[in-house]
Amino acid sequence: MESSNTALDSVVDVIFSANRDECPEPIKAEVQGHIPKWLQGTLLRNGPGKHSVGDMSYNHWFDGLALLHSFTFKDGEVYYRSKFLRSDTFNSNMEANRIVVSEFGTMAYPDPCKNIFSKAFTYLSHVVPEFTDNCLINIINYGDDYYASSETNFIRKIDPLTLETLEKVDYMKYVTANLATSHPHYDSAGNTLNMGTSIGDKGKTKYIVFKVPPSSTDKKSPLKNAEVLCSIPAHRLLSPSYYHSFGMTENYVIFIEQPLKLDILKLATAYFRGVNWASCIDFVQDEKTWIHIIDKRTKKPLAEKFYTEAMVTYHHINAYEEDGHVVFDIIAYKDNSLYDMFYLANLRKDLTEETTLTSTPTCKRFVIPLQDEKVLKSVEVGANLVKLPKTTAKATKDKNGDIACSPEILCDGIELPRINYAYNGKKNRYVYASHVEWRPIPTKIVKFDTVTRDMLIWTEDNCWPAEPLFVPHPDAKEEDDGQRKKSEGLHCLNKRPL
Ligand SMILES: CC1=C(/C=C/C(C)=C/C=C/C(C)=C/C=C/C=C(C)/C=C/C=C(C)/C=C/C2=C(C)C[C@@H](O)CC2(C)C)C(C)(C)CCC1
Ligand SMILES: [Fe+2]
Repeated sequence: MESSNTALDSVVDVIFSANRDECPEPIKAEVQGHIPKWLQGTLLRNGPGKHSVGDMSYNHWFDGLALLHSFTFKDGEVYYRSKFLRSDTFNSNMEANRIVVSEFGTMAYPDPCKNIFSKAFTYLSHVVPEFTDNCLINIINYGDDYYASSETNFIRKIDPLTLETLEKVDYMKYVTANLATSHPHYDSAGNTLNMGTSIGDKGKTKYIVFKVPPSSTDKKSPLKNAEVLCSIPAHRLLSPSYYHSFGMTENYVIFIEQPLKLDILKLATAYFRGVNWASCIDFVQDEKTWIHIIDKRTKKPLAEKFYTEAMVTYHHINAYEEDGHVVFDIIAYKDNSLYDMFYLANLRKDLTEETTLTSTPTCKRFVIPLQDEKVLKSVEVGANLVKLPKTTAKATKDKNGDIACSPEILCDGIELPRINYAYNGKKNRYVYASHVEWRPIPTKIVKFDTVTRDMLIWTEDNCWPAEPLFVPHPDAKEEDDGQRKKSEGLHCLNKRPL
């Protein structure tokens, strides 16, 4: 089996560690098969494209320097271009010909010869290099602007046509967020809603939900009009949860405060201890996962305390309201082995089932009863409050009056979930996702039917498909209508999150 292992090694190298070249001028792609004529517009994507600078390499795949890609669909043809994000991080690294700015999995030192005492001194005298603006995770819209994003307080405005890098924006100027997600939501009124964490501001650590209205005519940054909708104190002041996305229905925001914790004391000393930020995150197995349901109308979380067992989740799929319940679907794990799998040293190891994921993802549905507080008081301990007929998800009152939620398992082994975004916040049926195997090489994409539980799988030899993205037909009547060849209409792919 040597030949197939060698083939796998080179796939790992191509997908995860080879440095890319940018392709700044559009090139016409060779199309095999057929692209519907109605599919018109530009798809923007982001991700790591450079894993070493000079003689230095990043430790982790999620650290690589951001490479922006665009695919322009026009009359059945596709034009591709790509450009590295000219972040301050990119420019400083290039100038020094080595990695001088820290990323989540790689702590960098401008002067590598320093010993622990001078590192400590540098740290104490506040000349720690600025946090990274290597925004490699996603492209998000605030108003009419496009921003490359990561999870720090910096985002980078970009020109969606040329992929040029524009101004650096600091969330902290507008809202108190040291960290913010790269998976905001967009509502039907054109607002962008996002969540962030404010660490230690006025002695408090809290999560905030903020709303950025559509662009006004005054040419100011759309973030100038950002409004904090709600703030939720962290369960523990010194260890707020890490989260990568959240859910939203018409009236509620769903925030999962999971026991995957940022240890602030460890973070504060990481630089001079010579360890990366990632080592300051711990999965606390014996802590609960708290589910916060924030009412957008009252701008307050519901008073009841909802919880479930310890878990790790990155991606919410969708959420909706149904007959007095909030229903939400997520991808969950039993531990944080996903992050470890993507260390480049692990990716380069012989891939065996033992060295990769110890917990595979499960697609879970939670159902939260929206109970009147007085009614809840009169309910018996142990009674299931979920009244929806077709679900096995439960929510039971415990002896403290809190509500223990147990999910329904929808399926196993999918990640990077997407839906028809026109159904975001509404009851949906289909999920498009990457099929997860025990090794990090993606080989299949799926369309999952949450009603019949059928999985339609697409795979082809020598193809390693990325996150699938659903684009509805312009005249779509059905949720999964992305195929008809009827009329042609201008369809901008970028009005929705990528
Ligand atoms: C922490 C901290 C700081 C730093 C924060 C920083 C730099 C944060 C950076 C965060 C980043 C880059 C987050 C990236 C997240 C990426 C995620 C969740 C990727 C998920 C990928 C998945 C689920 C892939 C799944 C798959 C698997 C498992 C198997 C395959 O077969 C198929 C595939 C690929 C789909 C500061 C601001 C400096 C100081 C304050 C505290
Ligand atoms: Fe994500």
